[in-house]
Amino acid sequence: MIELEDIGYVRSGVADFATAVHFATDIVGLELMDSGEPGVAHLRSDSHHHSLSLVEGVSGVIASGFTLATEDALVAAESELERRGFRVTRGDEKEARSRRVAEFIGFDDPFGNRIELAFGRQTISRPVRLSRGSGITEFGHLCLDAPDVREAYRFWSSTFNARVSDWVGDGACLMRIDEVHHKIAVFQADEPGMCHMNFQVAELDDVFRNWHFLVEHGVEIEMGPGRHPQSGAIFLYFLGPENFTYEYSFGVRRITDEAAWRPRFFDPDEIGAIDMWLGPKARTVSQPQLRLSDPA
Ligand SMILES: O=C/C=C/C(C(=O)O)=C(/O)C(=O)O
Ligand SMILES: [Fe+2]
Repeated sequence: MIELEDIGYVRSGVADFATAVHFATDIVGLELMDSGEPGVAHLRSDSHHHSLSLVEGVSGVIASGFTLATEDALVAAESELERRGFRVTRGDEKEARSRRVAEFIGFDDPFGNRIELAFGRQTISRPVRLSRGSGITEFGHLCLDAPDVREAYRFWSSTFNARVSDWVGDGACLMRIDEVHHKIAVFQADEPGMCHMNFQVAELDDVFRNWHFLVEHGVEIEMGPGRHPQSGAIFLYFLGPENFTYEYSFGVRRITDEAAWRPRFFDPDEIGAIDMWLGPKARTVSQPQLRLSDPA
């Protein structure tokens, strides 16, 4: 069993670099760090150097990064994954530098999502300078796509310390690796990919201020503002360039009594199953409501 310490970063390829960076900064509000690498933009949201890297090139997610607590844990994880039949590669110095980690390994999960495990992630002491007042406080969770969500749960819970917090039918599994209700989610989709990347905001008002700001700037709102009955968080999903879905949310549940928590099963056909406020998509029946963007 590999002990994930935390979520670390998302690395995503973008064909139109300038547009994607403009959106991540001036619209989402992330801070642009000086990467020192042409064609790579590091976006900061919290005490770490960055949570999102945009890399000029082929459009689409490159990897989802998680941190391990020690170098020994990384070495052990490498052997453990190889023992389980995964082809593991070790990042070289330049690649580790670009991720602002000391060392990392990478492998494809059983569904084709590239996962990276790192240790020695860089912390920045000075406060974050958000590009606009979006109220972002931290990288909250990442959501991956997989064709079989139960199978994905078996993978995450048997390979890592991920525990299910709640299910939404066979369409979504929300998993925790610490007290936060979920830091990893898997949504059902035909292909692997990044369903969305979540940023927590400081207060409820930020969700609504951001909503008005996004609408004013012509950004496509995919769902929300609404409230998820699972984590209790008030959410807003919106679409960035190149089909990258961002989520702001506030008020995620913390599971402090680990022994007492029992995962709940929500029926996606039931009204309000993913939005207690019954916003537009919450009123459509059946699982497609879990698909945030319409298939191309
Ligand atoms: O489909 C349900 C989604 C639930 C939540 C939540 O409870 O906060 C998410 O954030 C999500 O994974 O988008
Ligand atoms: Fe989410």
